[in-house]
Amino acid sequence: MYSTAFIDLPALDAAAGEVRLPGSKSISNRVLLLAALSNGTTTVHQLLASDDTRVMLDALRQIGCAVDEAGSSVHITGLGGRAPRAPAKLFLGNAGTAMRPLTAALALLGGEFELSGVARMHQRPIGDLVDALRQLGCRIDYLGNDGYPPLRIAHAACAPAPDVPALVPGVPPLALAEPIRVRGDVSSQFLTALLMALPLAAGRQSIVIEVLGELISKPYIAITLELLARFGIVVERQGWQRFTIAAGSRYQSPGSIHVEADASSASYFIALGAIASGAGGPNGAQGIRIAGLGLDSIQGDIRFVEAARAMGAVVTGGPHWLHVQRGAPGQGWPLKAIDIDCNHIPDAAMTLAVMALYAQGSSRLRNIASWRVKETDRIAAMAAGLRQLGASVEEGADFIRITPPPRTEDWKAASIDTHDDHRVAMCFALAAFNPAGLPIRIQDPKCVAKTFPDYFEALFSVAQLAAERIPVICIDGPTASGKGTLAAALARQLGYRFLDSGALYRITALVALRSGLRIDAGHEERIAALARTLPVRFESDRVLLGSDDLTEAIRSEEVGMNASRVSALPAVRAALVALQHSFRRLPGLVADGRDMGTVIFPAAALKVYLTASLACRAERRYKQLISKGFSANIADLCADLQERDARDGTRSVAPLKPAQDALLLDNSCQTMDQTVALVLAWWQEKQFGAVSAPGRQPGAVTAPG
Ligand SMILES: Nc1ncnc2c1ncn2[C@@H]1O[C@H](COP(=O)(O)OP(=O)(O)O)[C@@H](O)[C@H]1O
Ligand SMILES: Nc1ccn([C@H]2C[C@H](O)[C@@H](COP(=O)(O)OP(=O)(O)O)O2)c(=O)n1
Repeated sequence: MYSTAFIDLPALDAAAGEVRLPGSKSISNRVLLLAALSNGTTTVHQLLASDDTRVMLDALRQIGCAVDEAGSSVHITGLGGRAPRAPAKLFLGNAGTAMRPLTAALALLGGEFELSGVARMHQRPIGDLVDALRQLGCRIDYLGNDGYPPLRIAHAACAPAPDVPALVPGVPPLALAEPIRVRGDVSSQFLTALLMALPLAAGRQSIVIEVLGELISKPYIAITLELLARFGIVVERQGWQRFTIAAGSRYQSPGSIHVEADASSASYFIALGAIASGAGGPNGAQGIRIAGLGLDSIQGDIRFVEAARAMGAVVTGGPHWLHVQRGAPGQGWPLKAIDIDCNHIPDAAMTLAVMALYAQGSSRLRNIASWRVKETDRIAAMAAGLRQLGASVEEGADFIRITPPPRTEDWKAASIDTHDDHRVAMCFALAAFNPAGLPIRIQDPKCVAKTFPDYFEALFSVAQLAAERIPVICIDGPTASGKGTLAAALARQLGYRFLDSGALYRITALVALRSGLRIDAGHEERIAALARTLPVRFESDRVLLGSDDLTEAIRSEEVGMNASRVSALPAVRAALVALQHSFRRLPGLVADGRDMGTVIFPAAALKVYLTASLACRAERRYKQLISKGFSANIADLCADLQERDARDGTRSVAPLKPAQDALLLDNSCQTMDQTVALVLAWWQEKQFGAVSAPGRQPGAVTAPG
């Protein structure tokens, strides 16, 4: 997962291959609650690992369910008629699929509970559900604003199982004789919550729920009914207005249950297949194959396929897979504009808004009022991002109309504010396929953790971009100038890969000496042969050679000096080129060394030549060595640094020197934080052209100090 402040997606060319998606969020949290209310132990396979399921699992543990996590499976032993453990304070993050059904279930089960979430959760309505539960006799108090979490449930209870008649003393009996009325036009989660919880009270009598107003998001109710049936609860439905839970209902674990891949998450990859050409999947196949989800899915968002087809996507599928390909030129590509009622696919419909950028003409998404009360006001968030990209957008209370940028040159590089909304982040990543070749910045990319923590990794695994177009930042300079520290910090902040090319020369020198080879021209070929086959890996902050951890061993000054000698051998340098190039992968690379900008990545977008005065560098190296437990003295270090700089700068192949187009940065008088901030500002300016870069001296390239 990318936990950086933002992720910059370079303009992407094409995509092909297979993706395996995380489990459905809607199915995961429903199954967890049903398992928790059931008799027996349920093994849930392919459970979505996300923020929303995490808060649900934590809550279930708190109320007394046994929860045992084993890889992507979870074993849950349900309450099965036992009273939940109370009192308890449950924090439910921003998970509506946990807040609403837990409120209903706990209100009926009895006990004292406080349910709260993040600030946005406290702005998401729950009043209609609470009203329905109060009608029944449940006691629920608001702890903040009326109609919104946080809330307290106190002492409400019903007979927890059909054969346990006693009510909790002091609690009024539930008023079950009359139909329970709930509004269906704000969020279908209210009805889902009642449908999942009321079987608790349907021991001796059937219970009728009546929906007031037009029920939105009916497919989600269909999932609820389907899963209730898997847990032994029969609900009779009359249209979408009246639901009857049979008397004698009792949750029974199905033993094990598989969670389908998430159909809403699939929408991004269906859209990807529709807009990005490309071959290179299994056996060179074209398009995107989605594993774990078929056309027969029980999830309502599978109907996104129909909308994607209407726009031009070529979608085929079987029981557990989908395949999506871009339509033929003039038929399915460019995409066709669409005018569609999205009530049946409220979440996946956001993806259509970004697909509309690639369509001919204006697309209108209608009946999407529920977007306004989701993780953020999604109509406003989508409109803002689309406008930033150059589209014309008209928005109303329950619709959005999108007209793509008229010409390629009307597209704009944009920094998208994701408003802590996973779907906003995932949708806008698809704008990276823009015809103008512009990068897209997605702010706060970790918000995708709500449903799809590895979304960007999945996107990069199928996205295609010629290696020479993957962004590289080169940091070259003399020893102890701070290159390594700067490059590692940049890579961390940008979420880029990191190449410490000096480490490759250091490892080669160490391995050569351990193999008894003297480092001189006479042994050049044998050392080069060693270098070509180094089984080197960089993992977190460790440098590994096979199973050997060389992180510390390669940092001594002696190894540094030998690395400098080994690096003067042309055959060794040639042997390490392919390995260095292999680090250039999405979303980008920061490379540090001596010849990154001059030889290895000569077309890199940003090259920095970092230097500092000799005295400064010697003092830094001295402190660094002492802190690592190596012995050192300043005078010897000065002499060694000079000798190393001289050798690195005068060797015949790839000598240390600033690239023609490098920006010189003497950081003698700067802290590392200042240096990092400055280079980040340069990078931002290169990509987005927007900010002023303080302290920059254009073209100021001088010899190293
Ligand atoms: N601007 C700076 N101010 C203070 N210390 C620095 C600065 N830049 C680097 N250092 C320190 O100098 C030492 C050498 O930095 P390093 O990144 O290893 O240099 P290089 O990779 O160029 O050899 C490290 O201990 C680092 O923390
Ligand atoms: N791209 C590179 C990187 C390092 N080298 C050589 C020259 C250096 O003296 C040694 C060690 O490099 P390293 O970057 O680890 O050294 P410093 O940390 O700057 O002291 O390797 C090189 O020739 N080309």
